[in-house]
Amino acid sequence: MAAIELEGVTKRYGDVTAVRDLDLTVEEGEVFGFLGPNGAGKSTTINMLLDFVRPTSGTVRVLSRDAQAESVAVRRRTGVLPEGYDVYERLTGRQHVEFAMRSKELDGDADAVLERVGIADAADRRAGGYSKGMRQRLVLGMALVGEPEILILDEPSSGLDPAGAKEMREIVRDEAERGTTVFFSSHVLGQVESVCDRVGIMREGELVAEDSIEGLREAVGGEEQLVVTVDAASEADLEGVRALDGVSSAATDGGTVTVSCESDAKTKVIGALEDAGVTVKDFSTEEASLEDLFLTYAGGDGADAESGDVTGTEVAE
Ligand SMILES: Nc1ncnc2c1ncn2[C@@H]1O[C@H](COP(=O)(O)OP(=O)(O)OP(=O)(O)O)[C@@H](O)[C@H]1O
Repeated sequence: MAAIELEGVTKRYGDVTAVRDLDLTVEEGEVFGFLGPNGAGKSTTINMLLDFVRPTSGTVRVLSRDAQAESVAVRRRTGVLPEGYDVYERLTGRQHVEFAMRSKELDGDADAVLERVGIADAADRRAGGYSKGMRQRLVLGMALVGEPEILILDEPSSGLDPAGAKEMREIVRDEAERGTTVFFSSHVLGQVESVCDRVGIMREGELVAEDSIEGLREAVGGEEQLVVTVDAASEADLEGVRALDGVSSAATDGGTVTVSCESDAKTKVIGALEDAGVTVKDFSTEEASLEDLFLTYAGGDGADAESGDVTGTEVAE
């Protein structure tokens, strides 16, 4: 059964289309990595699952319920770790979990929750004195209150050191093994790679790739990455390149054009750029890795600005 279903979902804020005609299904028990650079539409999508934001058009269903009409029932069965959520400095860890239990109108064992996220020893300490990693664990613990069927984590590893990010992934894995569906947003591929069954890559409000990690690897397998140094290339200059047989994607940051293509398409790519009036200064090829694929799909300025993070090397195991 599908845990999350979006059909033809668009969200506009005035002139900005944050999400455009999104179709996405996440099956029960799946760990789904929702990737994309800043501004790609990830948080807007998450907010629509929880009815914090209403779609301009399209339908959103969570656990077979309409996310708008049955939002209370959806939220009861969903645990959320919102992006950038911080703790109450003066409350202890246990008080935080008790607060989460009260707000879900549940009784339960707060210490057991703290045990599950590995901070039981700090239950009586004020959260103001917690490290960043402990705070993130605490917020995750609050999300786990009531044994949610779906766990929605918006950038759960942001600000964590490599060890903390690794522990976060282990907790996600443990939850998945209990049968929980996990929807995990990140702009760092390295963080989702080891935990996700499948990933979706958003770019400028659209889902530009959706596959298992193996599927993405296979998709890259037969292709090469062509990196072309140019005088100047705009998105419009890439139209001819994208139309070529054997080219799966192309991106530009102005001075460099990155193209994923079959090996024998390389000469045609250079030709198409020259036909568009672009001066080619140099080019090199490399076999595309999963990271390259992500960058190519996620493309644009956002990914370039984040490229240090996107490689995810800081969390490599
Ligand atoms: N309340 C709002 N009003 C106007 N524009 C908004 C609003 N919320 C989001 N946007 C715009 O919608 C687009 C998508 O934003 P969103 O926050 O969903 O992206 P994101 O992928 O979650 O990015 P990040 O990784 O930075 O959180 C952006 O252009 C953003 O500026």
